[in-house]
Amino acid sequence: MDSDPPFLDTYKTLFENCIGDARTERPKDEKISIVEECELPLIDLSRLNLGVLEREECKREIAKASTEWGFFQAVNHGVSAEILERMRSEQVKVFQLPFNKKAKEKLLNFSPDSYRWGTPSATCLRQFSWSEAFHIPLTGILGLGEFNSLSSTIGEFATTVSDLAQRIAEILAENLGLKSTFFAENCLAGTCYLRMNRYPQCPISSEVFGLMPHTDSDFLTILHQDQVGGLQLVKDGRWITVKPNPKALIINIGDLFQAWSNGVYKSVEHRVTTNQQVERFSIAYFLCPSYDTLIQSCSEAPVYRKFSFREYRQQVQEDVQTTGYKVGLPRFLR
Ligand SMILES: C=C1C[C@]23C[C@@]1(O)CC[C@H]2[C@@]12CC[C@H](O)[C@@](C)(C(=O)O1)[C@H]2[C@@H]3C(=O)O
Ligand SMILES: O=C(O)CCC(=O)C(=O)O
Ligand SMILES: [Fe+2]
Repeated sequence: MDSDPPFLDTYKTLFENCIGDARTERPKDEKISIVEECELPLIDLSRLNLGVLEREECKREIAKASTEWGFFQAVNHGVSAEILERMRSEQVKVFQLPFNKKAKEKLLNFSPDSYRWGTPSATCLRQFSWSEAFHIPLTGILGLGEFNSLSSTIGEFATTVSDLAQRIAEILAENLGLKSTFFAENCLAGTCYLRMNRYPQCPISSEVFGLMPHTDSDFLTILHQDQVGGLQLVKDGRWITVKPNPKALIINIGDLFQAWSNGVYKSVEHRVTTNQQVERFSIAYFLCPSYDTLIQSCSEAPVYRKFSFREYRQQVQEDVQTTGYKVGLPRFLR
């Protein structure tokens, strides 16, 4: 029997044609099995509630990690272990539903295309992601109230994580001497979204990605992963593996912050590997503005031209559809 979702049947030709084929295999330097494990900068956010010296030191660390790594892990982040665990168990329950239910039925009032699996646009293995996901625009969820345990848990989770995202974004803006109310004004709860990811065991090859290399198209992302591991990111031109920390949330800079900060904060490429033995779960909160929001570099000599978030998303989607790859910010260089 094929797995759920049915990757092997649906993407049969892609796997047959690409695996072991020297012409389409990833170059040797991109082999995903030989990557060093690393601790991300670890930042204790409880210091934001202490005296001025501790608070300023913590803010400096956030700005430094966002500039040098584009990624950090935060502990004492204010999102309780209880809500993280409850969210995870709701997420596991949803993914356990039979494939037909996930693909055909409108769960809650997630929009019909909120369930995604595999990569329909992939023409070769490196464009493929062996994972399933629910993309959940928060507009649809936050008005539902106590609709059921999934929607109320998502609502509670999104509300606390959104507070954290706003605080981090404000700190990063202040560090650049910019207006920190920008995020409260433009990234309302309803324009942000959640992505619940499941990476099933992959029986075919460790060369298959769980999630293909990408940068996030938002201001910043807050990620809650489990203990399986598999997240990798580029640091100083090399791929490194992130060591999971059960107490930490991972925070990374997205393309919009890189553009807005005129390249000071880095939107770094990351990917997820597959695992033959165990499935992996993660959930990501994306801090996004409304589609009309203009993203303008904060400099007299802007690296990127001004663009709206709508224009950015459309361009990313168009590139993925036509070439299989996201081009992202380089399209908007001046
Ligand atoms: C096939 C793709 C969809 C995606 C861009 C990509 O080329 C690779 C990863 C995908 C992802 C994952 C994180 C975000 O949800 C997203 C918006 C992003 O920036 O990269 C999506 C992209 C998408 O759904 O368009
Ligand atoms: O699952 C992960 O660790 C990363 C997920 C991710 O990068 C994303 O959803 O954009
Ligand atoms: Fe991502």
